[in-house]
Amino acid sequence: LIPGWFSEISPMWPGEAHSLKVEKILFQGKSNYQNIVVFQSSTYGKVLVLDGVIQVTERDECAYQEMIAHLPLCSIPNPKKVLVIGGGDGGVLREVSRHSSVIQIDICEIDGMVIDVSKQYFPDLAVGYLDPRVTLHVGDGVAFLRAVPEGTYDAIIVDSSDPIGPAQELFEKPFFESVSKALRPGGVVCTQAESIWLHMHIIEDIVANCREIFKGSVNYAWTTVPTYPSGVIGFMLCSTEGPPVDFKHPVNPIDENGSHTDVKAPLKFYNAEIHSAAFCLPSFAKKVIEAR
Ligand SMILES: NCCCN[C@H]1CC[C@H](N)CC1
Repeated sequence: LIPGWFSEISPMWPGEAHSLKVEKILFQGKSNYQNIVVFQSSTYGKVLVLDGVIQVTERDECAYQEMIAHLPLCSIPNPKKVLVIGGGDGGVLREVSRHSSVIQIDICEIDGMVIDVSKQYFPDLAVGYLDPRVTLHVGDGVAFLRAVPEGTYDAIIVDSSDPIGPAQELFEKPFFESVSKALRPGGVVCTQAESIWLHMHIIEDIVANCREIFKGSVNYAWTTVPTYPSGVIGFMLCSTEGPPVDFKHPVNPIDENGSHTDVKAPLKFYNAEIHSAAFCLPSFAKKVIEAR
């Protein structure tokens, strides 16, 4: 390993490792769930690392947070009640709060230390917690969803880490079933769905489970995030049986300056064109994901 560099080495992406030059380690700790590191990088701002895996960097977090929030919320006409599973850094909350139709934002994050670290080192993400519509639950998203009354939410966003570690259950069938029950008819879910370059087998299983459980529509979208493995990250966009949802053509567009509310920072990444483009797949992925 090169002194002064962080390399993201993991069995989830064998034989490759993205590296970032480290200026200074700002925090190192171990919660009840994972190792947590924050470092100042030379060119990507501050970086949050959980169990050796990059979660967010200040420079490119906009791509992931904006897409995972606006792909579902811009696809239904009037989202009111939104649940975020994971997302402890607060970035997704910041994006959800741009939607003025939303009246209730629940978040269930398992690791309180991630929340505290984000509030201390990533104020531009943790700003999401300041919205008065937000209710924070620190606990296991699987248990939280089991306790939710049926049909509670218009949208559920699963902003998870990878299936190795605390987030493992968030990629399994029972969890998707509990998500479906917690959504209203025609409600939508958007989950973090790994990389088409690295994880087609995981994606194939997720898509198969989603097709069994979500009787509305099942779609895969993807975007570019330079500091995620292979430089891309995907999302499952599914809807429950009920009013049809056409994910590829946003009915509830949000324009570049996030005109819905007074959120300070304007959108840096998401727009209506990139929303639709996100669902265009390379042939090797289309073959697996759209196989009927
Ligand atoms: N809000 C934090 C983002 C979590 N998503 C990441 C996607 C890529 C993974 N390798 C690590 C988690």
